Amino acid sequence: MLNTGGMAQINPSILSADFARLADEANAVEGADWLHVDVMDNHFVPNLTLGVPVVQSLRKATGIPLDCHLMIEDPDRWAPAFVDAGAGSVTFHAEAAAAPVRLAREIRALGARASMALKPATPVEPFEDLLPELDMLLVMTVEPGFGGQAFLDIMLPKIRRTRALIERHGLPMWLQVDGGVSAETIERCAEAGADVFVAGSAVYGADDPAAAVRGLRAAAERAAAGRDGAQGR
Ligand SMILES: O=C(CO)[C@@H](O)[C@H](O)COP(=O)(O)O
Repeated sequence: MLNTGGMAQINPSILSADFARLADEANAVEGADWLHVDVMDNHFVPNLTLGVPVVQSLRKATGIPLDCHLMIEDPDRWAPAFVDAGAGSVTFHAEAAAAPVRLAREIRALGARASMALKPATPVEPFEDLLPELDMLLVMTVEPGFGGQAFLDIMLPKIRRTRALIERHGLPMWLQVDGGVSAETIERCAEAGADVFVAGSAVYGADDPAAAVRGLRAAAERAAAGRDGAQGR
C-alpha cells in the first residue's frame, strides 16, 4: 500500500535542468510533489553541483517544497544548514553519516523530514532498527553522481525487501527511488513498492515537463493499484 495517501509522488531532479534558468525550470514542473535537489561535493561522488546558497535562492523562487539529496561527505555537519536554507526534506547517505540516528533526530528537530539513502551495493537490512527514525528511505537505482544513467533492474529485490520491512514494522515512512526512473521503468519500481519517484532526464528532457510529471504519476499509480489488488488490499 502507498504510504503517501494513495498518491505516487513525483520529484523532478533539477540536475537535468538548465542551471542558468533555475527559477523558470523549477516552476516548469507544476504539479510536482517536491523538487529534488542533488548536492554533490566531488568527494562522496565524482561530480560537483551546488550548495546552500542555491537552495536558499530556490526556496524563494518556487512554492514547490525542496527535497535535498546530499551526496557529500560529512553530512552530519552540513545537513542542518540545508534545513535552515529551506529544505523540507533532507537525505543523507548511510555510507557517509558518522551518527545517522543523531543526524535524523537533528533534521526532524529543525522541522524537516529526515531521509537516508543507500547506494546500490549497500543493503537495507543492517539499518532495520534505524528505520523508525526516518521519514523516508531512498534506494538508489543507479550509482550516485550523474543523471541520465540506465536504471539498475537488480535493485528491484532491494526495493521489495525494503517495502516488506516498512510494512512489517507498520512505519508511515516513504520509499523513494532515484536513478533511471522513466515511463519505461517507473511501473516496475511502483510494483516493487516504491511510492516516491525522482526523475531527472525523463522530466526535463521532455518537451512538456509538467505533462511528463502527470504521465509518470499516472503510470506509478496504475502499477501500485495492480500490486495492491494482487495482494488483496
Ligand atoms: O541523484 C541522482 C544522480 O546521482 C539523480 O537524482 C539523477 O539526477 C537522476 O537523473 P535521471 O537518472 O532521472 O536522469
